Amino acid sequence: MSIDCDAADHDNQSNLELSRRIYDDVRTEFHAWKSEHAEQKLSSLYSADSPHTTKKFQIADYCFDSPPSPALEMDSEAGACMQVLEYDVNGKIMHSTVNPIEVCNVMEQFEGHADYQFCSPSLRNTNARMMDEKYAAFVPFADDPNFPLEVYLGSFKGFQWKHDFVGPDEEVIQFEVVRRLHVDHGVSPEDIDRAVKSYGDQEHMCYLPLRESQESGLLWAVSQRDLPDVIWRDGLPSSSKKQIPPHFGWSFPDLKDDFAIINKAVGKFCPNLNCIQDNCGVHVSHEWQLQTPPFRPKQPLYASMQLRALVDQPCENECFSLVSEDAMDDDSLDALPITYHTVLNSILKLEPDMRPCDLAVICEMTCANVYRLRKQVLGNDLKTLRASFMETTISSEDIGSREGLCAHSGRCSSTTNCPCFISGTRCERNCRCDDNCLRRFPGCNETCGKDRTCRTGSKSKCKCRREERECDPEKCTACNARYVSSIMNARTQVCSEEHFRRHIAVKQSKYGLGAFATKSLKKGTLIGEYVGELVGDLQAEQRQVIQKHAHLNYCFGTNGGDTIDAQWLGNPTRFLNDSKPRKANCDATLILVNGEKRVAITTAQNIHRDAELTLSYGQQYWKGMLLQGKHDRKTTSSQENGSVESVLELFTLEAAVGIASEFIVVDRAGKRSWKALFACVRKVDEETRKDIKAAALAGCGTKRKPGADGAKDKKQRRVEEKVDLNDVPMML
Ligand SMILES: C[S@@+](CC[C@H](N)C(=O)[O-])C[C@H]1O[C@@H](n2cnc3c(N)ncnc32)[C@H](O)[C@@H]1O
Repeated sequence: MSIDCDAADHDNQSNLELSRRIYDDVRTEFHAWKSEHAEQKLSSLYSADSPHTTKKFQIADYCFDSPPSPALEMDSEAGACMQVLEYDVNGKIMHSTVNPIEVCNVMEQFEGHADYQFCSPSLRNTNARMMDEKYAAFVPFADDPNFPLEVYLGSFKGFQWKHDFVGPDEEVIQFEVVRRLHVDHGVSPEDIDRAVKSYGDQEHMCYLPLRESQESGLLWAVSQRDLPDVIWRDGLPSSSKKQIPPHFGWSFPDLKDDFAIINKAVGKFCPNLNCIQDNCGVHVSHEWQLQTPPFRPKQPLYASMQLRALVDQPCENECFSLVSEDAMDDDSLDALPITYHTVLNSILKLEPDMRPCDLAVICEMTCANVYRLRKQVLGNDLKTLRASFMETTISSEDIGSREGLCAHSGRCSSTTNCPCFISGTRCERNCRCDDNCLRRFPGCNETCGKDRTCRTGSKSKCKCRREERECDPEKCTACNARYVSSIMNARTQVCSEEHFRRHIAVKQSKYGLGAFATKSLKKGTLIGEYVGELVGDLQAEQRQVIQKHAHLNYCFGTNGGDTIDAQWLGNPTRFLNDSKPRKANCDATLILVNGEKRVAITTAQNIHRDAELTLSYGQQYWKGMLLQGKHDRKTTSSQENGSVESVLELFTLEAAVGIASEFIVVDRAGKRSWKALFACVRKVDEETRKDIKAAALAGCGTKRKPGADGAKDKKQRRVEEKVDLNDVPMML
């Protein structure tokens, strides 16, 4: 044992030495080639008789040490001509031409469009949790001193480009090192990884492993680039050398092990069994490859002969159930191609008790042959069958280790670490526990029956409604949810593009763009589902710093679950503005749809055609803006009294109406009176002052003097906050 270890160490040490030597050579050769190549290229480009002369500016931009691009300058006095300057390689102006241009004053002809953030249309939430949130990929608003950069960067560990960025030159060098190690010295992918990694650790440099995952690692990175055809010291270009094979570094499962192959493929599917989307972006998480529980071989319950009892109706004249056991001739199986044996073998591990008549259809064989093969593979007595099952069983640790998924073996309990049991929630349709698990939501068949009480809203007896769920088309069969989902309690599941077009028109509103009713809508009408990217807490915080600074914030909290951010991906419900100081005419409700939390937007009252559709964003939403005001006040004393003003300037005067009630809440903690708010907003016109006052009073509930019954207020506030945060989804 120790000898093996030493040998392995020794090999690793020598590979390490070898790779270091090759690395130094390759690096020197590459840099020599690069500078020579760059000089050659530049001198050929700028020689007077170069064929490239006429094109030099386009080409120069790609060269090392390129001169500035051709400059375009506007002659402000003449107003109607443009000067084009051309530079030589030393940055001197070579030519200057002035071209007349036609000026068209668009300002007079068009009204400006409201600020808009581009957004991809989507009918479903998608998952953005797997995006890296540990390292900052860029510095937003880098040129804006008012952006709270410290707050934003505070939540990251560092900058992405300082963490694991391997420059393109380093990739070329590493790739050539790997090629030489393998092609010239026969070192295996695993040994290369080990050696190069320890080399990297020693030199404190960043080395990519060969294949980190399907779409990362050195070999993936270089396959995404057009590598330069470097001419190495031996005079040979990279392209003429023996290359490493395309699958180099892949660790394929043992091709004879069906389960290893199946489970590798299964890892590519969505772990949610309800989901039939390709490349599902909703249910996968960071460790997506680990998320899908592997298939487990099923224990056979029937000996082959017992299968006969499962057949009610023979499938054909020569159905196995009609042929006597003695007449079953095993020799005829030898004539079958070997692939038939292999396919059936694999299927039998997954479904050992499937009726031979059904299996025959899948395998394109006669059911008598399926029966014979099953007997040959699994044997005929249950004891042998069970023994064969034991051999292929996957250990329970294997299955139980997948965090957050109910995919353990055994009952759902604390001893099996069942996540549903631990979080006190029901098992859902996509849990991998037993079909008869008592935690599973059974659907509303018992409560609804033929009365179809699922229709009748909040007073309904419907079990789904009572648990704030939509009916499950698979389980709620008594109410026919699958077929009449649009009018029953399954509406968000059938919300289409067409649905939005029929209800919402996006138009200019008082606060940027807004959503307007295209026709009169009755109370309780589903407007649509608020969809966006699902992000975790930290990511939501990071995104909101940017969005609040840009005065367009689309983050929706779902009561302890993921935040739905509709900034980059969403549907027209993202345009519903805050109603303050008036009452909102739409409601946002959290509803459980096949185990997922989704946000349904419905009308809270009858609404006229063309009326703006609004939501109550809740107290929390505007808090961030006040906080930003506070931040200003803390950092610049000259803005002492101007924090609210600056908030007003930043967020439009109308935003003050929104923040006024929140300001009062802050004020009640003993900081300022709402009259002070008016003092801060002296510049505001009379009408807006009235609006602010109305909002302030609405936020307080009554016109009591601040501090008069602070204890009660505090209590009341706690209750309000509780309602806000725990019972309804809220704009964040
Ligand atoms: C979810 S978006 C609503 C759509 C937004 N108006 C647009 O043009 O995309 C939320 C943003 O709208 C603006 N907004 C919504 N209601 C507002 C209100 N009552 N007062 C001021 N601004 C409001 C704020 O800029 C806020 O960040």
